Amino acid sequence: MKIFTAQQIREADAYTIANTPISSLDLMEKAAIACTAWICRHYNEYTPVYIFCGMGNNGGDGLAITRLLRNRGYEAHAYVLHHSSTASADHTANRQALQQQYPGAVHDIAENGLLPRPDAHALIVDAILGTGLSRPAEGWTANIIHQLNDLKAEHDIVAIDIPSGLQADASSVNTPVIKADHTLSFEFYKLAFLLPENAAAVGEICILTIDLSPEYIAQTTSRFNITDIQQVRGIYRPRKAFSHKGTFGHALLIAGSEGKTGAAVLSAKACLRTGVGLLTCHIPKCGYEIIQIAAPGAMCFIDEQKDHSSSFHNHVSTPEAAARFKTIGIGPGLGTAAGTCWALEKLLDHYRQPMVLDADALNILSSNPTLLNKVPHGSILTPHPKEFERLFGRTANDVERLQILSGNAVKRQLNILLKGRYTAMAFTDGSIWFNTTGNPGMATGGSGDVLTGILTSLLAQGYNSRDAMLMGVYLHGLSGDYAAAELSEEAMIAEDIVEFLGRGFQHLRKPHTC
Ligand SMILES: NC(=O)C1=CN([C@@H]2O[C@H](COP(=O)(O)OP(=O)(O)OC[C@H]3O[C@@H](n4cnc5c(N)ncnc54)[C@H](O)[C@@H]3O)[C@@H](O)[C@H]2O)[C@@H](O)CC1
Ligand SMILES: Nc1ncnc2c1ncn2[C@@H]1O[C@H](COP(=O)(O)OP(=O)(O)O)[C@@H](O)[C@H]1O
Ligand SMILES: [K+]
Repeated sequence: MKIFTAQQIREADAYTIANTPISSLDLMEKAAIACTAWICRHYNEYTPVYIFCGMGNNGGDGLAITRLLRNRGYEAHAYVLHHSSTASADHTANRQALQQQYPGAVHDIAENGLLPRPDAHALIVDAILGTGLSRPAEGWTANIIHQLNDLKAEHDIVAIDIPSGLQADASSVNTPVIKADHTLSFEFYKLAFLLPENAAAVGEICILTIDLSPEYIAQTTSRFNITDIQQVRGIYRPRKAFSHKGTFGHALLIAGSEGKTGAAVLSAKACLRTGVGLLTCHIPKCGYEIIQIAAPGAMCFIDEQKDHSSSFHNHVSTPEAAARFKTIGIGPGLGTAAGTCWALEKLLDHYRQPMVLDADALNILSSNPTLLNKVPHGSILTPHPKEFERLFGRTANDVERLQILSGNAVKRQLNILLKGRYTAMAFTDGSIWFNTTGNPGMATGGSGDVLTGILTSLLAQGYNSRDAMLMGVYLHGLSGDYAAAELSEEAMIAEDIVEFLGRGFQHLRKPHTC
């Protein structure tokens, strides 16, 4: 799914109006019908509804919603805030329609006027500013936003299209923004919805369809996108009947140190459950028995050190030796002992295939930045926000962080995923894809180690780095969602993500026909 900028959304609206039989006013009516239906599903007709409308088309949506709610028996009132001297044409048309049908439902609030005090249990609808926001809200408009946010403890706030004051494509840090419980948006996610810094403003997101031109959507390119099930099903390759373990690659997993053998176990189990043909783990002496018992399907190299690894580079010291492994996953629980840092440098001197670097492998790269230049092109880096900051520095806001993310992916020809609620995956062509599967139950130690195992397994099976990332991150979140559905977000642990990988794969398989 594409993420369009505010400008592209305006173009999509205009294209739809110009190239299909639908008028601008009809499009607004469709949007209002969809919002009204959502409100009616979530709040009964005894809920008083206060709809705050701006002077543009977002306010027009609000006026149309007021009329449609009244048609359904709701006590809905539109409060028109005169923050600008002129109203848009569709705003005016909807105001007239509402006034004609329900004369007492429209209330004007002149600039600097006072807001009504909503009845107890009233729902507040924010239709003040939409994607036409031209600058951060200030003065009276900012004041209204603050006043409505002060009512949040007692009232639900539903934002239409985008919380007022929130910029769709830029950072809104330290600017006045409505803090909605729900955002009902049209056709597309906006970039702002996916940024952690806007979590308190956006609340739960619901994307409503208003049938914008599929032609415009297909022919317009976007830098930001969201992965979806159809795309992942297209990437997924079912196993062929005559395949054997050699078909699915041999992966080398370098992980674990004293006290962190569990990270290696989780990663190894995930790698096996994702379908790798053969897996060999390199592990310090202290972890040997643990991993052999926990993951009997994996082979093992034992390091000469007891508590950390420092000789794993020997497995790839000649081209013939390196060729045994289709890929390498390195980092979970690895530690940053001097010998480990040294061995990672040696490994990067010899291994030239795309590989997966996570956790302590990334921390080692952060403290030796020149090593980053040695990482094979096309490799996958999987930092969480703290590891990202160590690698690429602090940023002022989430939009700047995305720029740094994609800038480094292009400059270094690496695929970098920044973990989070909506993991952002930056590819070497500068595009960024967001993943929407997953849940807060995955905020538990070891979830990232599982992801490293999944990605390593997919690379070993011959998926290219881009496909491995898109499919692997989706599958990781999906398996986490199955685990949460079965066990609850609280009770699920990282191992459960591994256990539910099977359910994730079943969901990816297209229906079987004979
Ligand atoms: N046909 C269409 O174009 C459709 C538009 N829709 C709605 O239209 C909205 C966009 O409408 P508009 O382009 O009219 O824009 P908005 O309604 O977002 O706002 C424009 C108005 O706000 C003023 N304004 C902008 N920034 C301000 C600020 N910081 N402080 C105070 N006033 C400010 C402008 O001067 C103008 O009067 C969407 O968000 C969506 O809600 C929907 O009805 C779907 C169809
Ligand atoms: N609230 C959330 N919603 C969706 N996914 C989440 C959430 N919290 C964590 N995750 C996912 O769980 C994983 C956590 O990784 P990481 O922080 O590296 O864990 P660890 O280092 O403990 O293995 C990431 O893939 C992240 O996207
Ligand atoms: K709004």
